[in-house]
This record gives sequence, structure tokens and C-alpha cells, in this order.
Amino acid sequence: MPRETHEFQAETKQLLDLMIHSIYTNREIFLRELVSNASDAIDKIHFESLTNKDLLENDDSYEIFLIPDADTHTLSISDNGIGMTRDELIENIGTIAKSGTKAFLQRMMDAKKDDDAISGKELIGQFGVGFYSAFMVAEKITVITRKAGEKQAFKWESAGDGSYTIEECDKEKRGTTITLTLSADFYGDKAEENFTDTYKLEGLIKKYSDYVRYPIKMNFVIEEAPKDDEGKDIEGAEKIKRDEIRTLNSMQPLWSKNKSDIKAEEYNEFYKNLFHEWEEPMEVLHNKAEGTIEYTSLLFFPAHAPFNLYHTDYQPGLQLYSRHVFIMDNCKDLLPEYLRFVKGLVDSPDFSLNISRELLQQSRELKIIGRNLENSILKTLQRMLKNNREKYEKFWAEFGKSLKIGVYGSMYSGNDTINKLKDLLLFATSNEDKGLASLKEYIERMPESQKKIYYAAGKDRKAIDSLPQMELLREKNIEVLYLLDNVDEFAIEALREYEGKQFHSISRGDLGLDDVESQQTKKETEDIAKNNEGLIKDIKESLGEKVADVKISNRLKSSAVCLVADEQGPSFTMEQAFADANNPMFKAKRILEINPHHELFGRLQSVHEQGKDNAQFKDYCELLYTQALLIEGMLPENPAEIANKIASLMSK
Ligand SMILES: Nc1ncnc2c1ncn2[C@@H]1O[C@H](COP(=O)(O)OP(=O)(O)OP(=O)(O)O)[C@@H](O)[C@H]1O
Repeated sequence: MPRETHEFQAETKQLLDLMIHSIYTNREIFLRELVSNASDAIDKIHFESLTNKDLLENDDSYEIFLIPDADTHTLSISDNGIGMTRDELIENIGTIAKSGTKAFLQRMMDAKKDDDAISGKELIGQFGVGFYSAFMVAEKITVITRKAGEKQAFKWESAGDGSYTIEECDKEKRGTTITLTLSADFYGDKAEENFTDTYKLEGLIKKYSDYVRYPIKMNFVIEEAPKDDEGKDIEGAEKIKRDEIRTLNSMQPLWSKNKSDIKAEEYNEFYKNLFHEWEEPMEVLHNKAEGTIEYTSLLFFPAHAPFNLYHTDYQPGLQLYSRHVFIMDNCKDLLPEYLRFVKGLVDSPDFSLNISRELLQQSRELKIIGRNLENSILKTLQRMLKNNREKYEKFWAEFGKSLKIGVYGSMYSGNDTINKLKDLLLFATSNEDKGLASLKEYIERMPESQKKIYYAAGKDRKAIDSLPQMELLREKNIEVLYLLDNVDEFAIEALREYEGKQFHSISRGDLGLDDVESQQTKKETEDIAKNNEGLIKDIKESLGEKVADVKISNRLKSSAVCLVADEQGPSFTMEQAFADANNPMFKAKRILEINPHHELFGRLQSVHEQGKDNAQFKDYCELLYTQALLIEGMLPENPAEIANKIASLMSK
């Protein structure tokens, strides 16, 4: 195959450009990225070799080699991992598939446009861009790789200038060697950071990659004075050089050490290293369990929710080890779905080394460990909520959605997730000064006469504040939960009640207030309804299919109309959420409520006196309904017709 030149995908070009003109000062992290990739590649061959030993080609001494060369000012990172085929080279290195990286670029562009204060430096810190980070220090990168089990090796090369070349080449050992031809600032004694200096490299490996579970080796050239027969240095004699291969990383798994001997930075570095994260974790949970089942777990809550946390390309799950030996990544069977954001590992001598995923699912040990981990995470969260509200609210902002989805999901799975999670939920409320409220806090603040927990859903505070349905509750000083996230209302539906108090949407059904005043208003409203039976019936008839019912309202104060949904069916926001999910079948039943104390009601009565079939009455009905729709943030089906009706009414 002749040498081929390929263009980088447009997004890759942008990324390369950013890397080359990098604003990121912490350039040394490129080494951690390349070493992590090498370690991942070894994990892969190890895993594959469990079912296909031939792939190893009799070489199972996994290792990563660093080869600095001051003369050619290159640094190579070599591994005997899985390697890449030609297609994989193009797929993995020439294109950006990761949604995180795409999101990174988007944010970068947005930041540029808005002249945003978020600097590129911080952004790189949040995302991480793997292989490409090497272009921060290299003017050219050469990848030579041979996939395990294949004969042909390939050479990939790029100067980061928009294109790369691929050609066939020879490589005796399987795996990948990445050679960086260092840019002028990064080699030589005068350079501020000299990445051909063995001692500098040793320091970086200790700092970032000490726990990598395969040996990271490097050749040191040792200069020593020759020794005499008694083993003493011969003075004045010319020094002798000899090579010594050293393993740079301790490989001692952090989790096997005593908790009290581990510093916070060690946990942080370990986490960043193992999970390719760039930020310190929000929380670390390190537990050793002894007893019927023995295991050690080291779990982390990331600082931020990943962009794809709720997408199918997100890989939840923990790493499994048995006596420090890696078994598998992304084991989903340990933690419930609502904890999909938790990263970490479990090491247990009770796991068998080459257990299949299918068998694992049935493992009794795994179930018990999973339950223990879930409990310990829930306890941590309960403690955080009680003792460190600020931190908990940060957690909630990142991962609250997961817990709410968990509550919603329990509607189908029928387990006791609700009981586990209900006290951990936080909601915004109409009482803005008090910040977010747990359901317990809300209940504690409820006046005795209030029997239900009221909630309203909307896209933001302002939208809910301006709902006509809020008027009465505001006047009565009744606190309302503000459901601002799509999933909130679904979670509330699943909860049904909290400590014996039912949830009640302010936009659905009767409010059910039973203080003396409300009882009185209710009676009044019933009387008005009775006296206007004919009018109500005719409005309903005129609106036809559009509404399920028309009612005289006892909840409106200053607004003329509002639309409420039927108590049984979905609400308007749920209808919207269903529609967004391509499920337009679920429609809320619309009930038009009319304020009998509004001036317009009198007008309506007099127009109605001219008969239910007169055109003006029909227009009034239509416009009242449209108003109510608009207040709910919904558009009428026939906006042009409505506009004409308004215009003709205004000109009268
Ligand atoms: N040494 C290697 N051996 C085999 N494959 C590699 C090696 N280095 C990189 N790759 C492949 O190239 C892909 C892209 O690497 P890159 O570092 O850009 O991203 P990543 O490792 O997937 O993610 P990140 O490092 O940001 O977590 C990897 O997923 C892997 O498939």
C-alpha cells in the first residue's frame, strides 16, 4: 500500500489548532494521557486474551516503555497493548467521536464569540482531550502500531497541520509506539521543560501515573567511577556509563493502602489518572469490608456531570478487580441505574478472574456487595445533606436529575427506591428566600390547615410566578414547589405522597383547600355556576373538542381565565415532555376555568344573551380559550385566524 494522505475531520482540525496554539499551561499532562491510553490498550489485550490466548504471541509481560532521545529530540511511549488496525487508526486518531470533545469545541467557540470570561485553560481542564494533547509539546507525532493477531503494521504521521499520512510498515511486537518529535521549547538543557530528561520524566510518572497497573519502564544511563579490587571508586579515572532499566511507577494500588495513610491529593491524582478525568472528584468513598464477603471499594462522585450522562454512549459502571488484578471495566451490575454517575472500583478475592459478564450478573457476592455500596453512598448523601448543605446543593445541581429519574423509574421497577430517595430530593419553591427545600422542610413549614403539597411546573421561576393559578395560593401564603426540570413532575407523580400528604398540581383539578374562607368561596362559586349553567354549557359547546370541560373558577383573582388539566391525566408540561420524546399521544385534558369576578364575565353574559349562535359569542369563547392557552405557553392551532379576530374586536 502506498503512502496515503488524509485530511483530518473539520472538528479535529479545530482541536489541533487549539492544542498547537495552546493556552493551557499545564502541558506536561500529555504524558499522563499517552500513558493512560497505553494502559487501556494493555487492559484490552489482557481481556481479549482470556478467550483467545494466541493473541498474546507468547508475550504476556505487559509493559509500557518511555524512550527519550536527546539527540533526535524525540520522546517515544511504547506499549505491548492491543494495537490498532489501519481503519482503527483513522477512526480513533483522525476523527473525534467523543461527544465530550465535541461539546468542548462548542463551548470553546461560544466562549470566543461571547468574549466569555471562561478561559480556554479552564475548559481544557474540564474536558480533557486525550491523544491530541501531545500536540501541545510536539511538532510532529508518529504512531507505529500493529494490532494483536494481525501481521501488517501501520505508520501514522502528522505535523498537526490539517492532514496526516498512513503507510504500511514493519513492527515486530504487537502494540503501539507513539513518537513525539518535540517542539523547540521542550527539549535541551536550556528548555524550561525538557521532556528528554529522564529524571524529569520519572518525576512526571510518579506524579501522574504511579498507580498505573502495568510497569512503566525507562532506561537510565548511569555514570559511575570505575572501582578497584576492594570495590572503592578509582579517583581521577574516567567515568563509565552503563544502562539500567528501571520501573518508574510503584503500581501499588492506592485502595490497598490504609485510609489513614492516604492523602487527599493521592486520591485526586489516582482518580484523574484512572478515569481520564481532569477535575478533582467531589467526593471520595473508600471502604474495606471484612466478613462473609471481603472487598475493598473506592468510589468517586465526579465534580461535574458528564455531558453524555443521560445518553446511550455514556458507559456507567465500576471497575472490578480480584486481588489487585484487573477483571473488567464498566460493570453495570453493582450499582442501581440512578447512581450511574458514580465512578470507581471494587476489588474482591471473591470475584473470579475470568468470569463472564453473564455469570457475573447472577453472582450472589456481587449482589451483596452492590447493596452495601448503594447503602454506603446513600448514607454519605444523607450525611452531606444534613451537615454540609452547600456541598449537597452542588451535588444536587450536578446529579439531582439522576436521583429524580431513579424515583420515576421505581414506578415501573416497583422496588423501594422511592423510600431510599425521597428524603434526598430538593426543589425550588415559591419561597425564593429560603432556597431549595427538601420535602421534609416543606412539610415543616406548612400551616396546619394545609393538607396537600402543592406544586407547579414551568420552564423557569418567572413562568410559574405569572401563572394565574398562583394568584390564590400567593394570596393565601401557601408555599408551592416549583418544578423546573422536565423530569420533576414525573418524579412527583411516582411519589404520589410524602408523609401522608398528597401532591397536588396547582394546574390540575380542584385545589382542595379547606380553610373556612376557601369553603365559603367554593360555595359562592357553586352558586354562580348554578346561575350560569346555560352560559357554561354553551361555551363548552362552542369550544367543542378543544376542551374537556368549562368551569367557574374559585382560584383566579385578577386573571380572566386559566386552563387546568384534569386531575387524572397528564399535565401540560408532561404533555410537552411526551411530545418532545416523540410521543404526542399523551394529551392533557383541558379544562377552561373562568373568573366570575372579572369584568369580562359580565360582558360574556351580555353577549350570550343574544343567543349562543351569534358570531360574537363564538369569537369570545375562542379568544378566551386562546388566552388561557397562551398563558400556559402553548400556541393556538390557527394563530392568523385568532389575530384577525382580535383585530376586528379591537376595531369595534
Ligand atoms: N496506545 C494506544 N493503543 C491502542 N489504541 C490507542 C492508543 N492510544 C490511543 N488509542 C485509541 O485512540 C482513541 C483515542 O484516544 P484519545 O486519547 O484521543 O481518547 P480516549 O483515550 O478515548 O479518551 P480520553 O483520553 O479523553 O479519556 C482511544 O480511544 C483508543 O481507541
